[in-house]
Amino acid sequence: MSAIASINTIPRVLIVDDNPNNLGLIVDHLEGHGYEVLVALGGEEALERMPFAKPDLILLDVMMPGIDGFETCRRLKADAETRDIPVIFMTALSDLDSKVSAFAAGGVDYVSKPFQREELLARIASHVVLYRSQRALSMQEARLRAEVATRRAAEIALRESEVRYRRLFETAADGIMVFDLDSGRVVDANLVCCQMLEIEREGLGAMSLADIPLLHEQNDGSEVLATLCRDGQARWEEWSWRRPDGSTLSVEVNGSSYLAGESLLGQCILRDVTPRKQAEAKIRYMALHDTLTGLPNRTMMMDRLNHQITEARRDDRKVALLLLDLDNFKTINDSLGHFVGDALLEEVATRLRSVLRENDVAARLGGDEFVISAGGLHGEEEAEHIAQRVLEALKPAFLIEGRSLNATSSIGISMYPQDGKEAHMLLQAADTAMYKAKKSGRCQYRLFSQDLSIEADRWHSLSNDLHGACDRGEFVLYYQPQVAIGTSKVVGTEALLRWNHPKLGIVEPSLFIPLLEENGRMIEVGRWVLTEACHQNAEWQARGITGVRVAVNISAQQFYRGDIVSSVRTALEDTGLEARWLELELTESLTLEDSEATHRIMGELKALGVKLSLDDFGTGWSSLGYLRHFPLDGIKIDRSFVRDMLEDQNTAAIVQSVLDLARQLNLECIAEGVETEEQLAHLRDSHCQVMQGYLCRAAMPPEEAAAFLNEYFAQNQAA
Ligand SMILES: Nc1nc2c(ncn2[C@@H]2O[C@@H]3COP(=O)(O)O[C@H]4[C@@H](O)[C@H](n5cnc6c(=O)[nH]c(N)nc65)O[C@@H]4COP(=O)(O)O[C@H]3[C@H]2O)c(=O)[nH]1
Repeated sequence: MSAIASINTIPRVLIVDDNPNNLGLIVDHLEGHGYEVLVALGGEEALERMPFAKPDLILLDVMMPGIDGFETCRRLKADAETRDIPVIFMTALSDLDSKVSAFAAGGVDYVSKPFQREELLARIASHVVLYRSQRALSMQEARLRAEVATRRAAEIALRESEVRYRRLFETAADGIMVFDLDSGRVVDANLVCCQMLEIEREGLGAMSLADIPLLHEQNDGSEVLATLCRDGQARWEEWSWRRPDGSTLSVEVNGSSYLAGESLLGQCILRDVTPRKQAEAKIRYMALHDTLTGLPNRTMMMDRLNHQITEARRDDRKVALLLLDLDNFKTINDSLGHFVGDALLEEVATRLRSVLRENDVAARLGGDEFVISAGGLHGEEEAEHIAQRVLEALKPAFLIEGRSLNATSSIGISMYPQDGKEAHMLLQAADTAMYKAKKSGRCQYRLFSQDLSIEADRWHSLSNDLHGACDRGEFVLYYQPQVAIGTSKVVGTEALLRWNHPKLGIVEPSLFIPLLEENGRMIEVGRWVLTEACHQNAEWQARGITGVRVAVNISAQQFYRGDIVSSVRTALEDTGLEARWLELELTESLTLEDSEATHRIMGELKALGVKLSLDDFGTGWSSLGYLRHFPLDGIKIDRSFVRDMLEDQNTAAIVQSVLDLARQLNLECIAEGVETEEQLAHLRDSHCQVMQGYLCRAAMPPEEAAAFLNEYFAQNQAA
């Protein structure tokens, strides 16, 4: 009965019989013996009730309307749910065939009506017990099978997850290490971690944190690691150490802990952040340095300067700020290209570094502007001394791409505290002093003074007034005659630019041409000069003043950046002047660069039919020899040579050799700035062909020049 009890405390019997009168006695009898009895009045009803009835035994009448007992039993046996429920047939039939049919239909037993109650009870009890114990067994077996299957599935899942997590652990880009937090024993570490910490994987099991040398380098790294894990917060710590190849490894360390059985384990993740650190360092470097020269940039320089000022204030010392600008850089950059320009700037930076004292700072502000700040000084003399050293360092020619280039510098100096208490004031004062140095000629330095500041203010207001001066028609051309020394004939005029300032009157070109060049407007004004000079000459020719060419100055900016060839062509076309009456005076510094660009442009200008001459000859550093390379028609000896040639024998010798060479090369020689009869006589004796200077006339406004030429022509015609 224990098996029965374990399934269902009260055994349940379903009686299927179409005659309820037969049932009353059996039901009472069974119920009296502890059975729960259900009744169905036919096969169909019995089958319908099966899913809910769930009997432990069925007493089945054979002869019933509808489907009989045999068929009902067959159907019960055909269904997996009811197949095992024992069926005892009850019938009045007592023939052998019926009994055989009953067993064939799946019955377990057979009782004949009228029943022997005790027999019926005994049969029912034995089958119910058998059925119940079988059911209990199969249920237990099913449970066991399910348990085994669940365990097996759990094992498989565990194995799969182990494989998955091991793979994650092994292939993680970060280093992962697990260790016992109490003993420090290393439990596991992936390959990346071993490589980072430079430990062998094989010996891991016997290792503790204290055995890892690299952790000691981190200021008791094993302790830090343990604390990090114990803290339990995912906190990142930054470490860096030197690798055997000398490079630096930067690592972020994160720790956490967890209980595994009895052990408290620490788990740390080591992330290699070297590339990020390097990128950050690079960004920081780039933010503070000039990428071309590697010198500090403006931001860093201002920072250092502020620092030097603070120290000087504390120690009662001075700070000097030297602002440098290369005298010839724009021309070199324009004519030889940016590649050469950049290489020159790099070389200049190297030379500047070589003259610095330990605490001086050299920086590049941009373009060809450099700055040096020197702290801890006692007086201006020390600043001047640095300036002299810089000028000396930059003096020797630079050898770049097989070319020898000169790039001297002009330096403006300002001093803390007298010229400014703050960095930006010092920079402004040095800038003003540098302008002065530039105006005084190449390779100079100037200290700032208040007078300079006033001059600089004037300079700036002039610069403002220049805006739109061309459009307002404030420019005029003056003309200075050029006279053949042998015949006294006027062979040309030089067009010289003047600015008719509304308040200041006529302003000399030395005051405003540098300003025009600085803001790139010389190109536009130069075009106007070309057209105006051609127009004037064409008009004079129309008035009978013939055979007199006009010379126009061309600046480096116009030559290289202003599309000079098309400007000249347009000026000639617009004014109708024949090209042979136009001469272009190119400054020596411009042609100094024996570049492909210079040759090409000169060739194209020559092809137009204009004359080319070299202005200010002798003021550059070039050798006379390079004259041969260019398609020139003439050279102009600079007025400084003419001025000194009678007093200084060396100058006289230079003038003589220039004249000799010009003759050999079939170049016309014009002497500029001739002021005295003695100078003229000397030039005549030296076979100079043409003179220009106050001795004949200074540059004149157009009407005066026209009157001069008219008078000259009238006299000449009369002669
Ligand atoms: N001491 C002295 N000086 C004399 C004598 N005879 C002439 N001069 C001056 O010498 C300068 C000659 O012009 P430059 O060498 O081409 O030098 C010119 C030229 O480089 C530049 N310049 C003038 N006009 C133009 C122009 O239209 N375009 C460009 N790009 N530059 C110009 O400005 C410079 C200065 O021009 P200016 O002031 O007109 O100065 C002129 C002229 O007035 C003399 O006997 N003694």
